This record gives sequence, C-alpha cells and structure tokens, in this order.
Amino acid sequence: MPSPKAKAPARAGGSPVLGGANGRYEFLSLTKPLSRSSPPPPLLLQRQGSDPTTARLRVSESPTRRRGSGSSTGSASGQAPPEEDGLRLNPSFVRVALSSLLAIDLWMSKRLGVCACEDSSWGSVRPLMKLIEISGHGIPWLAGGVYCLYKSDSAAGQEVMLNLLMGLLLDLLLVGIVKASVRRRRPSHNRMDMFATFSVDRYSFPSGHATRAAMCGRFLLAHLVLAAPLRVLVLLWAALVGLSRVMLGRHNVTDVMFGFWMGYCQYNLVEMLWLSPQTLQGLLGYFA
Ligand SMILES: CC(C)=CCC/C(C)=C/CC/C(C)=C/COP(=O)(O)O
Repeated sequence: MPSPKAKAPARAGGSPVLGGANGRYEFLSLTKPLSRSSPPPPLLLQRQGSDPTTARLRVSESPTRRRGSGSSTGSASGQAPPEEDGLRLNPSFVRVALSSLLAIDLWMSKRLGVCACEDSSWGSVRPLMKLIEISGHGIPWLAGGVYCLYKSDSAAGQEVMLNLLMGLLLDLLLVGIVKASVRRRRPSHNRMDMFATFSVDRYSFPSGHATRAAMCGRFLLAHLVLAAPLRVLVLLWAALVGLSRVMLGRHNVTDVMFGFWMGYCQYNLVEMLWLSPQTLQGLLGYFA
C-alpha cells in the first residue's frame, strides 16, 4: 500500500494551505514569513467548514503523525520525516498570540478612527484633532527650540534648549530608521493630508508624534515645567497627541503604544548623551 505521504503534493517552501478538495490537511510553515497581502493565518489547523476540535483529532490520527508506522516514512524519496511534520502542524504560541494581537489592533484602530474624514461619525472634531496633530509635529518643536535657544540669556537655559534640540533630531533619526525598516502601511481609512512629511512618513510604525510627545513630555517635566497644574497639562497633552493619531486614522493603536514606549526610552538616551557646557565648549572649539 503506498504511503499517504507519497500521495501528498510537494510542498513549495511550506505554503500555508488548508484542507484541500480531497480532504487532506496541510499546514502552516513556521519558517516562511506570511505575505502581507494574504489573510491572517488560521488559529487552528482545521478542515474548512468543519469543527476545529474534531479536525485536530483527525489530524493527530493522521498516518503522517504516527511515529514508528512502517507505512509513513517517505524519507527515501527525499521528503522530510514525519516527526518534522508533527512539529509544523501547530503554529507556535507566539505566532498565534501575535496574529490575534494584530487582529485586535486593526479592529480597535478602525473603530477608534472616528475622525478619519469629515463624513466620519466624529468628523466635526477633525479640525481640533488636526490642531493637536500640529502641536506634536516636528517643525513647531524644532522652531520653538531654536527660538528659545536664541532668546535664552543664561548658560543653563541654553544648555537645556540645546539638549532638547539634540533630542528632537535624535527622535527624527530613530523614528525614520524604524519606519524604514518595519514599513508598516498606514491604516486604509487614513487620508494622507498631513502637513510637512518625510518620505518615510508614509509608514505608520511607530508614530513619530507619539515618540515626540513622550520624549518631550518627559523632558518638559524633568527640566522646564515644575508647577503641578502645568505638569498635569503636559501629561494630558501627550495623551491627547497619541489619541488623536488613532482618531484621525493616521495610526493603529500599536503604532502609538510602541511610539510612547520608544519616546520614553529616547528620553533616557538624551539624559545619557547630555551635552554639558564643557562638552559644548569643546565641540564649538573643535568646529571653530
Ligand atoms: C529640520 C528638519 C529636519 C525638520 C523636519 C521636521 C519634519 C518634517 C518632521 C516630520 C514630522 C512628522 C510628519 C512625523 C510623522 O508623525 P506620525 O505620528 O504620523 O508618524
């Protein structure tokens, strides 16, 4: 009797296909990345339209899973041993968790994108959200930093402003690198009508506004804003910048959450690289 494996079609790189017309089960490859355009992977190996539990039972009874079965080797024809198939049948827990998180993220982001256009359910709030967007944009922050540096008449003030500017440039650089590496597209409901963007800003992960809000928020709280009511306002502003990114449909929730985390860490980097007056004098002397 021919081995059931011998009848199975050759796998081209472990293509993720489910129960074919003849009722055979195939499986997800853990070694091949999913195509961006393909639908999310099924969470359980199952025959289409059948109960997942029974499908799993049937699969576990499949001859390709039976160890030590004389009829299921197939190794002579160069096919992988059944043990390897057994490992591939169930997607890893991490993969399942990630695809579930991604699905929740997309669903939540779509639901929260209530100002994505004027016709959206909260379309009338869109101008206010765009104002908040501008408050977290790089240009006003850089221009404001340069202006304060120019106006500052104390060495301490100049030192703080210079370090803020360094942090802002560092933020643009790091966000650009991550965006260009991850290349996650912005949500489909986003209208790309943003003011002054770089080419990497067609990508959404992470949110540059969120990184800036978290980093500048921490910077303001540590060096510039001491009064308690104003400190609350700074926190509120940072939270609103993040929320407005999702409400405008610019970002998914995870872009903003990661952006907040990244901006928080970036502030630690600014503290580590802090330019002291001595360093500045050394730098100025070097370039003069
Ligand atoms: C001097 C200089 C390099 C200024 C560039 C400022 C600039 C164009 C920043 C881009 C800010 C921006 C649109 C970020 C995108 O934010 P997301 O939250 O949409 O990722």
